[in-house]
Amino acid sequence: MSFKVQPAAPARPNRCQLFGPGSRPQIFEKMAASAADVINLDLEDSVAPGDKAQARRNVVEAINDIDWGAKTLSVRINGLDTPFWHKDLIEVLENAGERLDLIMIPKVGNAGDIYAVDALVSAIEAEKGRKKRIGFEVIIETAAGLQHVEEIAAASPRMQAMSLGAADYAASMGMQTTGIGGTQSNYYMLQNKEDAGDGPRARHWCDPWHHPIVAIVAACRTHGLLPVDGPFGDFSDDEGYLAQARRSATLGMVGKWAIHPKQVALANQVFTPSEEQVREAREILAAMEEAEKAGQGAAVYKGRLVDLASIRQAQVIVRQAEMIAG
Ligand SMILES: CC(C)(COP(=O)(O)OP(=O)(O)OC[C@H]1O[C@@H](n2cnc3c(N)ncnc32)[C@H](O)[C@@H]1OP(=O)(O)O)[C@@H](O)C(=O)NCCC(=O)NCCSC(=O)C[C@H](O)C(=O)O
Ligand SMILES: [Mg+2]
Repeated sequence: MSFKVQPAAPARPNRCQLFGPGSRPQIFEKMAASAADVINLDLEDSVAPGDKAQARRNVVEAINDIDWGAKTLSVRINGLDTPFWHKDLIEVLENAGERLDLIMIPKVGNAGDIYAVDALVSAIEAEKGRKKRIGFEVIIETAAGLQHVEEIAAASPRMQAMSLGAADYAASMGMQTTGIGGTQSNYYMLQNKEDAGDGPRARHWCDPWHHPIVAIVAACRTHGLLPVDGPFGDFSDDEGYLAQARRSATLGMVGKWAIHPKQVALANQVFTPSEEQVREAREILAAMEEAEKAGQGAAVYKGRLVDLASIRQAQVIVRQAEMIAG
């Protein structure tokens, strides 16, 4: 372990973030009644330019009037390259009450973007005498965002979470795809001619999201933030969603977005440790406790080596389960 101890991420469940356009107030109550841990009221890309002003009013009303229970409540503002973002912040923070938890900043490119939003938010908070300090979550969805992911993670004490925005990321990187997340048909390795012999050559699909996911997880873990997988656009494909969510959970992400209510249960299923996982983690901790009593730093559990690193791995699962159980 380095001299700098890895800080803990915010201790709140973040298995699923359910999005809804700020211009569609008819669904807000349904979002509040959902099983999502985080609600994202959107002022950005799901809202047409002509609807931005009304969407802000809808969002303020929803924050003030709807019972959001124990959910984390977040508003996604427009990007800093638009003429909308400053009014999003001013109108929402001047008029919405203390129930709001987070502002989501899209398309961040560097730490300076966070600094600019922080400065405006701090000024409004001070002027309005807001008591609860607003937290930030950001979307890494541009080439610049990925290049500067670590400085972004470290940019402000307000930072709580980072998501991968697969659609804008693909556009910014010039990727040949129009799908939002998931397997990409043309991104495969082809079996060697010699190995295939006379038969058809097998295709092995690779994961085009692997690199940004790992970069986001590393930046988040270094600076005590929650790493989150973003949208999976084809909401008719539950299996595809589950496969993408399982890959990101395996790589250390804590949750995934839902762009349709049917995706909420899928995210919760993947990002809630199963009873079997928790039982095994507790058994590993018990096995290691016995080993330590016997003066040993390692033990055998179900025929495999477990050691001090296994304790830390098992603790991740047990803590996650305990935090979700409340
Ligand atoms: C995708 C949708 C437009 C689909 O809406 P709709 O056609 O109404 O779907 P259904 O008819 O299947 O709806 C069934 C019932 O569920 C309710 N509903 C729909 N959407 C939601 C929701 N988000 N939350 C809660 N409830 C919802 C309907 O009202 C129906 O209810 P009922 O009639 O009582 O049965 C729509 O789901 C939608 O707008 N989704 C969110 C889109 C969004 O926010 N997109 C932005 C995030 S993704 C992104 O920005 C990309 C990212 O930045 C990147 O770069 O990767
Ligand atoms: Mg986007």
